[in-house]
Amino acid sequence: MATIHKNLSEIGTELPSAADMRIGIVVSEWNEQITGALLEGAVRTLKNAGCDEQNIEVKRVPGTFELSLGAQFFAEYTDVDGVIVLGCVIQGETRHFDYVCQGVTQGVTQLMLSWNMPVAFGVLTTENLQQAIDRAGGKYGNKGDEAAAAVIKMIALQIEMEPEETEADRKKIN
Ligand SMILES: Nc1c(NC[C@H](O)[C@H](O)[C@H](O)CO)[nH]c(=O)[nH]c1=O
Ligand SMILES: CC(=O)[C@@H](O)COP(=O)(O)O
Repeated sequence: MATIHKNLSEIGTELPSAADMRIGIVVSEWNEQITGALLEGAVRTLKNAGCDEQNIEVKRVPGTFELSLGAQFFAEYTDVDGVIVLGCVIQGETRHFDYVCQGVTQGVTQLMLSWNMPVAFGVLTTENLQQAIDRAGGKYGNKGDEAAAAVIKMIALQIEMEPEETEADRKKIN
């Protein structure tokens, strides 16, 4: 269903508690007017779900194309439970838009599957600035809210489904 028929900020179901979750957020500096609004929405949703501000770590990258590597830095170098990537790609005169969108989509998908870690895709890919404004806190809600809700739900699902640590596993770690 197209976004124009729904509101991105209407999460629908009640979210699981994020009280014990550690979340990394990677934000693109390109179109900062938009990505800043997406960040506000994502942090608001995380906090409303009980996530402590000290468990939310925000890092910025030059553009949407770098979001995948920024998310991988979180996976490799930190102990976050999940990551939210936030970007805004707006169609220009050339096909660069296509390649940026393809790159981040493939990169984020490959990352979350290879690291077995929830990564929420909070990337707007629009024809013009107005469409981005409408989806970053405008008439269609905020994609940052949607992305935060998705990462919370996926972390909760992973906790529900992952096998209990065995004593042997614990001994291995220690
Ligand atoms: N045109 C947009 C870009 N372009 C920059 C790329 O994301 C990347 O940083 C550059 O190609 C260097 O590797 N980025 C956006 O986030 N949004 C755009 O509209
Ligand atoms: C998505 C982009 O990289 C794009 O905004 C750049 O604009 P252009 O295609 O006109 O160079």
